[in-house]
Amino acid sequence: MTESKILTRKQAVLRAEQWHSEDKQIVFTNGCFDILHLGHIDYLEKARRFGDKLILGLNTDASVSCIKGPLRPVVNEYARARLMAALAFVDAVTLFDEETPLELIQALKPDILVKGDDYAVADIVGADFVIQNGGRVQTIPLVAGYSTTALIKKIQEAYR
Ligand SMILES: Nc1ncnc2c1ncn2[C@@H]1O[C@H](COP(=O)(O)OP(=O)(O)OP(=O)(O)O)[C@@H](O)[C@H]1O
Ligand SMILES: O=P(O)(O)O[C@@H]1O[C@H]([C@H](O)CO)[C@@H](O)[C@H](O)[C@@H]1O
Repeated sequence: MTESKILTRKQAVLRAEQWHSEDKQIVFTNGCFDILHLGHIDYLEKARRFGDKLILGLNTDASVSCIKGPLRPVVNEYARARLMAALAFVDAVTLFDEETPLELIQALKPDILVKGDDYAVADIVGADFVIQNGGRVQTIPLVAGYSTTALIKKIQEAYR
């Protein structure tokens, strides 16, 4: 079952240590992934190719509400985690409740930190830590026309 990819923070840290002991390059990315769309899939599949294993940090519902407003997320954290874990190119999923994934990134010590290029490298949380730790930061071009917000607006208009 792909559900077994969903790890507690302690389990994710231990898994990362195990993969590093096997000389595997760990890619890390994070996000809310509320209403999964093509842009998410495209960027995650590309992110995985930067290394050997992809660990995904997923914002909890409380964290999403904090950064995207009280009406979000539309899809709860359990469903979002299951959807992300079902993706072949995602090797582990771990939820984080903080506003940012900084503590998680410091715990996992990934080799490559990835975000879509809607973020400038300088604005990516954890970038300084990963680079100082000998890793690198990559951004991936967005697939134009896809965002969760746009999807929500389209649905609202369709059912107004
Ligand atoms: N169209 C896209 N193409 C590629 N990557 C994307 C796209 N949209 C978002 N991402 C990336 O997916 C990750 C999760 O972003 P997020 O869940 O905020 O998606 P979103 O569609 O931008 O959501 P929202 O509209 O609620 O802000 C981020 O790293 C972001 O860079
Ligand atoms: O899904 P989003 O909004 O792209 O994900 C956010 O990314 C933030 C990013 O890492 C800032 O550089 C992060 O701080 C926030 O918690 C969301 O994961």
